[in-house]
Amino acid sequence: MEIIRADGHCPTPEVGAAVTIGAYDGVHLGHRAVIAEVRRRASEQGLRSAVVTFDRHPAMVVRPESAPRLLTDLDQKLELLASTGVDVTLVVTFDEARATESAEDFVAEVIVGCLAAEDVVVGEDFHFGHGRRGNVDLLAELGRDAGFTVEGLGLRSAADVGAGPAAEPAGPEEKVSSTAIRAALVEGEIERATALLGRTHEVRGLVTPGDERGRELGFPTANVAVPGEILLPADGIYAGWFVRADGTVLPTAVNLGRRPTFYEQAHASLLEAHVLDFDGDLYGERVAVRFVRRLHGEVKYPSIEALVEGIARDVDETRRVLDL
Ligand SMILES: Cc1cc2nc3c(=O)[nH]c(=O)nc-3n(C[C@H](O)[C@H](O)[C@H](O)COP(=O)(O)O)c2cc1C
Ligand SMILES: Nc1ncnc2c1ncn2[C@@H]1O[C@H](COP(=O)(O)OP(=O)(O)OP(=O)(O)O)[C@@H](O)[C@H]1O
Repeated sequence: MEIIRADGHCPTPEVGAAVTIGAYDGVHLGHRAVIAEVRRRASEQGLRSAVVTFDRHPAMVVRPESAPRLLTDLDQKLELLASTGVDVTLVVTFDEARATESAEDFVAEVIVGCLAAEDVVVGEDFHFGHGRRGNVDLLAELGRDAGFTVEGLGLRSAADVGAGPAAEPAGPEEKVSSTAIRAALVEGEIERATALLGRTHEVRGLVTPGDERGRELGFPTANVAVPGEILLPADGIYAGWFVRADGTVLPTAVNLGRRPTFYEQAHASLLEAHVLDFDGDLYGERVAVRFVRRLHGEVKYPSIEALVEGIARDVDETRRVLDL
C-alpha cells in the first residue's frame, strides 16, 4: 500500500481512483465492507483504490472537550488499512486550517487534486468539511462538476458483517460503527467489540517500571503505558495476548485498574500484564496487549494471601479462555 501525506501539495496522479473518505478509527468490519466495495469498483474500471483518512481524529480539533478515545493510533490504522489490500492511503493533516476549509475546497484539493477521483464511495451518513456541512448529496453535486460519481452505501449492520450472536446485547440490527465499538469496550463487552471489529482490540505502549510488588507476589507484571488518547476497556481482569516488539505473541493475564487491595483511591488506572510462563526483562520495550475476555471486575482482597490466590485463579482461567 502506498501512503501519501497531504499537507499542502501532493504529486499529480497518473491514474484515476475509486476513493472512500473517513476517520476509519479501528478499521472495523463496516469499514472493511466499504473498502471491499471500493476495491471491487476500482478493479472493474481500471482505477486505483484509495482511502482518504486523517492524521488525527477530526473531533480532536473540532471539539476537543468531547473527542472520543481512539481504537487505533495512526500506525495501527495504516497497518490495518494495508491489510485490506487497498492500493493507496492518503493521510490528510487535520489541523485548524483543515477544520475551517469548505467542503468545496477539500474536494478540489484532496479528492481531485491528490487522487484524481473518478468514483467516490462513502456510507450514507457521511459528513465532511466545515461544520459537517458536506454530505452525500453535496459530494454528488461537486462530483458532477469535477467528473466523479458518488455512491452512498447503506450502513452495514452486525448481521450484515456476520458478527453473529457475540454482537449481542445490542442485536443484529445495530449498525457497525467506531462509536458502537467504543461503547462496548467501555462496558467491558469485549466479545461484542471483537465481533464488530473482526479482530481483538489492541493497545500499544512502552513497558515502564512499576513498584516491583508483582514479583514479590509471585506474579511479575509489565506496566504498559498507553497514550491518553487511546481507548482502554472497562477496569477489570482480562485474559489476552501480549505482543512483544519482535512480534512474538504470548498469553497474558491482565489487570487494568486501580489495585484497590493496596490503594484507597488511585488517581488513574494502570495496565499491568502478567505474561504467562515468562521470565525476562521487558522494560523499555514497545509492546501490545490484545483483550480477549473480561474475567471479572477488580476486587479489594482482604489480605495479600487472598490476592495471590485470586491472581492464581485468574491465571488458570486465562489458560482455559485461551485454550492453552
Ligand atoms: C491477573 C491479575 C489480577 C489482579 N487482580 C487484582 C485485584 O483484583 N485487586 C487488586 O487490588 N490488585 C490486583 N492485581 C494487581 C496486583 O495488586 C499488582 O499486580 C501488584 O500490585 C503489583 O504492582 P506493581 O506492578 O506496581 O509492582 C492483579 C494483578 C494481576 C496480574
Ligand atoms: N457500518 C457501515 N456500513 C457502511 N459504511 C460505513 C459503516 N461505518 C462507516 N461507514 C463509512 O465508512 C467511512 C468511514 O466512516 P467513519 O470512520 O466516520 O465510521 P464510523 O464507524 O461510522 O465512525 P463513528 O462511529 O465515529 O461515526 C464513511 O464513509 C462512513 O460513512
